[in-house]
Amino acid sequence: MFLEVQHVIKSFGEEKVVKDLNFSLESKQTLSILGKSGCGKTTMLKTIGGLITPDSGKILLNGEDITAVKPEKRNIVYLYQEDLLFPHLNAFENIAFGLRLKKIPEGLIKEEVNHMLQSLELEGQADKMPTELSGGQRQRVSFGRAISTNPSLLLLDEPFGSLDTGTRQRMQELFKKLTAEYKITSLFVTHDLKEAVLMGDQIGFMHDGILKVYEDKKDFIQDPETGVQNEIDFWGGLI
Ligand SMILES: Nc1ncnc2c1ncn2[C@@H]1O[C@H](COP(=O)(O)OP(=O)(O)OP(=O)(O)O)[C@@H](O)[C@H]1O
Repeated sequence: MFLEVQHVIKSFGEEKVVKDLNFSLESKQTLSILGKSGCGKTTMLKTIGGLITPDSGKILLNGEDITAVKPEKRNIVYLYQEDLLFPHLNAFENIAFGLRLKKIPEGLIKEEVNHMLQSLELEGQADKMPTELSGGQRQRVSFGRAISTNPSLLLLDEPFGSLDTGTRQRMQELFKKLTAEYKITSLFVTHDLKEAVLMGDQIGFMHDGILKVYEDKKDFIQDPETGVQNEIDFWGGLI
């Protein structure tokens, strides 16, 4: 398995927020994670990304124990809804940033970033500063910046939450296309049931600090604990 999370526990004071987190994920797969507000999803992502230290447990990435590895050394990118672009850099330079840090030759950077801009349907926007881009365009630049450096694991925390329905759908399609093209392994936290089913190769449901990962989507839908069937029945009843 590419990612293995073993018995991870995290409390804040008296509050046990992540309780015995146990799951694994194969390379190039996306695990969607649903769950009510406050159930511990962000804490889980930040623990895997190294931004929060677990009280106990182990995280292995590609066979290596990364539990004590600093976040900047994990090659994991955490992307969230209001992710900020560098305000003083245009779209091109925001995407190029990570590649420049890696000291990649200029010609190759140009090639990579232009290809990325094209994949993200951002041709013609390269020279715009973040304030000159729409919310959806900014989100696409963030996404480009996140994957251009070829991270081992992408952690997405409700990434499309602030976008209107149409833009959100386009982003979902782009995400599917790009994760396949760039061979991305990701955890995708969302509040949107349809988005979770659409984006995930597997689905997890978090409840009160416990994550349950379903073998296939049908098992997830049929589990009365998730309340998904009720939601489907409700919407079905309206159509
Ligand atoms: N740094 C912190 N210090 C203390 N408590 C925290 C901290 N971070 C999170 N918590 C608490 O942990 C619980 C889980 O928070 P978390 O952000 O992981 O939930 P979530 O499932 O991502 O919620 P949402 O869907 O609303 O983003 C909450 O009760 C929150 O108040």
